[in-house]
Amino acid sequence: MAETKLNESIGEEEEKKEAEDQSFEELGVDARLLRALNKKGIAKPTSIQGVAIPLILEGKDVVARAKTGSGKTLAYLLPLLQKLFTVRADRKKLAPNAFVLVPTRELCQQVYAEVLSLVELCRVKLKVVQLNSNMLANDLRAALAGPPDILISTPTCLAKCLSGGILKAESISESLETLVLDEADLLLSYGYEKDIKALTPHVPRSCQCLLMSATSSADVDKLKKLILHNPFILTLPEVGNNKEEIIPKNVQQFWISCSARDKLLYILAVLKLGLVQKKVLIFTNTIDMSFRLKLFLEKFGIRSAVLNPELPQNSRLHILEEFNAGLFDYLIATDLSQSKEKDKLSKESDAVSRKSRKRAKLDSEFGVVRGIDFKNVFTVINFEMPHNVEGYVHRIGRTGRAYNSGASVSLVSPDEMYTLEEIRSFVGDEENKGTSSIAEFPLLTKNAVESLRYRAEDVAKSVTRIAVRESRAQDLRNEILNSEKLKAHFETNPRDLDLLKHDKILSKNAPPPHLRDVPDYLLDKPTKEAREMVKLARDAMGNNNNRRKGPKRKLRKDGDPLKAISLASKRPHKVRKTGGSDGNNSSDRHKRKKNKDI
Ligand SMILES: Nc1ncnc2c1ncn2[C@@H]1O[C@H](COP(=O)(O)OP(=O)(O)OP(=O)(O)O)[C@@H](O)[C@H]1O
Repeated sequence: MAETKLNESIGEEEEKKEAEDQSFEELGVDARLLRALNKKGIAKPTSIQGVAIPLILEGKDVVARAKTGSGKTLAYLLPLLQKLFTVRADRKKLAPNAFVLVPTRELCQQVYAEVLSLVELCRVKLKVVQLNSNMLANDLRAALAGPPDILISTPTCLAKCLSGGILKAESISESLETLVLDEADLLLSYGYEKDIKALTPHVPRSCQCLLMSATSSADVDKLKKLILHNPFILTLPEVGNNKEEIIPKNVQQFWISCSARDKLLYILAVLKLGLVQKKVLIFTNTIDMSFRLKLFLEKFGIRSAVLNPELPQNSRLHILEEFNAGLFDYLIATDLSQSKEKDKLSKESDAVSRKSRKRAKLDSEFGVVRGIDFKNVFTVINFEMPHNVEGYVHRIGRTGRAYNSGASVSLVSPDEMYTLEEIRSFVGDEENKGTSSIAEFPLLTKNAVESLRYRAEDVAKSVTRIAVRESRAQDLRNEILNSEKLKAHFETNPRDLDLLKHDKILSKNAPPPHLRDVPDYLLDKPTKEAREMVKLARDAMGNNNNRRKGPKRKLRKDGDPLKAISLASKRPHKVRKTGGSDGNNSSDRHKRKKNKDI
């Protein structure tokens, strides 16, 4: 596969402005899609959309690498749909015309929901299906009957359809027009190589292949070589060598130093004193820790839901939908991506399910950190630090998405200092000479923390290992029951979000009323001021009551009190795009128009 990279040095600011100034219309997006975007409150393209959409519309193979939350999904979905809107007499329809392959079921659901909403808003007739590995052969067959126009699946499920004869290899070769590998850097690390290799011989040469990724890695290169023909490589610098830009620049990053034992106390102070904006996504490294935190917080009247791979898929999807719809403000997500617990649990649950078939199996296609678009999350809290820089980048990438702003707060124990240092040196703190891009959290005073210590330690003692184990089992039982109800319910009411609540109290005893509010005498003056400031900002952002806000709601960036205080460095925003193609392709309208290669 020939691939040429062109790298033209043009004024970066000028380039950025140009990409940002273009409208979707100027990019060549269809009028129906323009209306749909308008209804979704999406006004102008992000940088990656600005460069990718015209190329994809021209039928080019594209590898797009851009930071988390930069709008890669619409960058490929808009041209993909536009292509399918065009009625073609020679179009073969023996199998779906477009495949979108993603690494997790959560992402399947997310992309599926996005496509459905666009298709509905455009009022076009396109059949879209998503498949998952739990579906029985008959259900898979029924879903693929027709066949649909767009298929969204994990590679494993697609491979299963191929090997089971549910999808015929010849039909794919005849009909496949577009293949998208989303979150491409994850597909191989999730162990899908064999499944992808099973598909590639049947992908016709004429098929347009698109590869979307947040990071560049050897895996992405491997996939590129496996599937793409002479692709255009679009790289926004944040995923290239420029370390400073890898974190979305609209995320303010903070850290708090505390002992591992005091973490419950500190998170209580941050949340209960209202020092961060909602909604809040909290990451832990183990399922037990998630439940410990949930039980602890609920004693103080802070209700949260736990999202973990042990839960049935329907429940996980429902939790995500409810959180995205603003039905609760605190979500505790167990990020097992780098944890030894994942392997241990997989083995355990395999063994248990072989024996009794009672316990839910840990889902290997689960992933909360990568790709999931948690809507309107303002604050990400690392209750426990991820084990490496990549984990950090992807966790905090769950806020500050597209044109929104956000903040992250990491609770760092002495044992985790090494990781923090690694992250800081990666994001360029050293070069910033003191104006650290991960600043100490400025709103929490020692006095404020100490005023809560007695209560926090008392409650923490009551959250015993047995209580955690019981609540975890209880939650699982509830969710397995819920899951069946949800399955039936979703089939008839796909948009109804009110069936079940996931932030239910799990403690055996109701939370004591006196712990719900922090008495005024416990608060020192700076804390009162900080609290008031955050509250004012929340009001200004219209974020005080965010229940059931529609997609048009936008957070105002200037309302963030941490912005005023933070020392976070101003990193220059650069858009370096590297184009790879034959380079001599005179039909490249987009290139000509801008008098440069992309
Ligand atoms: N042009 C735009 N203007 C405003 N919001 C947008 C725009 N494009 C996409 N978004 C929104 O930005 C959010 C992030 O988009 P998306 O999930 O596609 O990011 P991503 O680049 O795929 O991130 P990740 O790498 O984490 O998967 C979504 O909620 C999406 O609706």
